[in-house]
Amino acid sequence: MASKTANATGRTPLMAGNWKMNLDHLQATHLVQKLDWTLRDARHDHDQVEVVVLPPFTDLRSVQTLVQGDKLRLAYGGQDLSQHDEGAYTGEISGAFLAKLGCTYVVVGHSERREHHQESDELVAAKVRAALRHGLTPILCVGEPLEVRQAGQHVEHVVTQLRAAIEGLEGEQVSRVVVAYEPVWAIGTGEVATPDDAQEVCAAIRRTVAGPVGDEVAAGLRVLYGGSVKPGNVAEIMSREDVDGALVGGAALSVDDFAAIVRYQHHHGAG
Ligand SMILES: O=C[C@H](O)COP(=O)(O)O
Repeated sequence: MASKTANATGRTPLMAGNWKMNLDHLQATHLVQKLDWTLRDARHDHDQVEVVVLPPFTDLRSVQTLVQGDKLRLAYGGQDLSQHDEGAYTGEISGAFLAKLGCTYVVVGHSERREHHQESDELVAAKVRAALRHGLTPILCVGEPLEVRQAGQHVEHVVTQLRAAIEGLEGEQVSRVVVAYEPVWAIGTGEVATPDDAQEVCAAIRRTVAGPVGDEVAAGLRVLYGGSVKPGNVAEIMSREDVDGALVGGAALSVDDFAAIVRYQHHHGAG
């Protein structure tokens, strides 16, 4: 029988499905119900692997109703938030509103927002602080574009993004952050980083955090890998020491694929 945490490090693995701009609230209701049934059928142990869905904002109320009403063991959250708490910011969503809807997570600094919405390191840092202010766990995304990887500068690039995002935070605040390493060239491309590539950068992320806030916080930090994670490659990626979970895009839109990713240990008989 496996222990409470499936990971020898004591960090509970986390599988987060980022739906991006897919599924309206009716489709969201259907997916969440089916995901719950599938995981129940498979007797998934939620203490061993935490499951999170990250739907579009307009789905969150429906997801909340299902999760809270039927006591589903799924956490949920937003894909972005404003750096501001309230006011004249048309189109923005406050972390306070997300918290009020029962969200526990929020994605911050996804590469699609950095690229299409010109989110700078400064803005990302402000959003991390906004999430923490409202008791949300930011899933802070970092990752290099292809040309940076080809130039061999990927670790430096990621470390710079990470330092900018957590600069000035107390250890207690950093302990409430999840970091997701998502190489931009591996997102939605089917081009997955090798498990060793993922391990190299996830270990560098942990070392970087240890600098300002100490080894204990760094040892407890959950670091996810994201970029073309599928049922067939997740177990090997998860076998690496510093990888504590996955931020899943495309495969999170299929209940069967996402459930298989959540239950990655079972495919290798280790659960
Ligand atoms: O947030 C999720 C990532 O961008 C990964 O997306 P993907 O699994 O479709 O490659």
